Amino acid sequence: MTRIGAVSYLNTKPLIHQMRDALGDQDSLSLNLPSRLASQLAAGDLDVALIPSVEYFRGQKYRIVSDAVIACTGPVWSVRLVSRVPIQKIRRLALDEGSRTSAALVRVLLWEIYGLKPETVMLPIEQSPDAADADGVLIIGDRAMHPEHGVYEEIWDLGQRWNQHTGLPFVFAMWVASELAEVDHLVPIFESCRDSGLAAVESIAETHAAANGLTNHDLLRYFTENLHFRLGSRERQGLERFRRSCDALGLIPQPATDRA
Ligand SMILES: C=C(O[C@@H]1C=C(C(=O)O)C=C[C@H]1O)C(=O)O
Repeated sequence: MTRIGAVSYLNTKPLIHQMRDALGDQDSLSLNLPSRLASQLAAGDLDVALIPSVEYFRGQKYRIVSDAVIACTGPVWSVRLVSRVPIQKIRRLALDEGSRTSAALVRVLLWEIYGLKPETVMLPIEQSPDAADADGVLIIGDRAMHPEHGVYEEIWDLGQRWNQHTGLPFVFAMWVASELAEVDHLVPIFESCRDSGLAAVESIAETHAAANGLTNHDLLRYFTENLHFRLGSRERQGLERFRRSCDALGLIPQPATDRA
């Protein structure tokens, strides 16, 4: 039995299009927040998962098993820093509980652009960003795709900021398997689901837009213009640049201790 975990946000719908039908009886697919998928893979509770890229850097004998990824080459829309003060004055930063990669990315950008290392606190998944006791709040996923209710001085789209800062794409998440997992049979499935998902983005957008308070047009634009689902050489360069920045700031998670 192979246990597969994928991100529960809209951004993943084109990657897991008709995946349950493509899987054999021995494989299971569960959906969760990116941060929880990372913990489950590290703990051995999943065999392969779409995990935050910063978690891949922990070097736990992980391997990337597909070129199907969640990336962007400019504005991503769903990863935003909202700030009640001018961003260079942020002293206290709340980080979305669902995130690992963007939580590192926002710290990298604040450091490399403004020399800032704010104190950080967690924004629980059930707490509204407006209620956070912080100057700035990182929000990701579906809840970051709606206009803010609070009064904010400045808002950053982190995909756009990364691209302006480095000239490179940014890779948020990829299919990563743990060392001993037998996942060869899944490799063509990850690719073919992504390819058929991209061929069907219009109907995927129609299926999910209204239930998420979005127009078909906006969700289609998110899938086709904001997000980018293929790991190529530029994306690998972006990953490597991100790894170096995270390393310099001590943001790479430690390998999980070996279990008996
Ligand atoms: C673009 C996004 O990419 C994601 C962001 C992640 C993170 O910050 O750890 C992980 C997986 C992706 O879902 C998003 O969630 O909006």
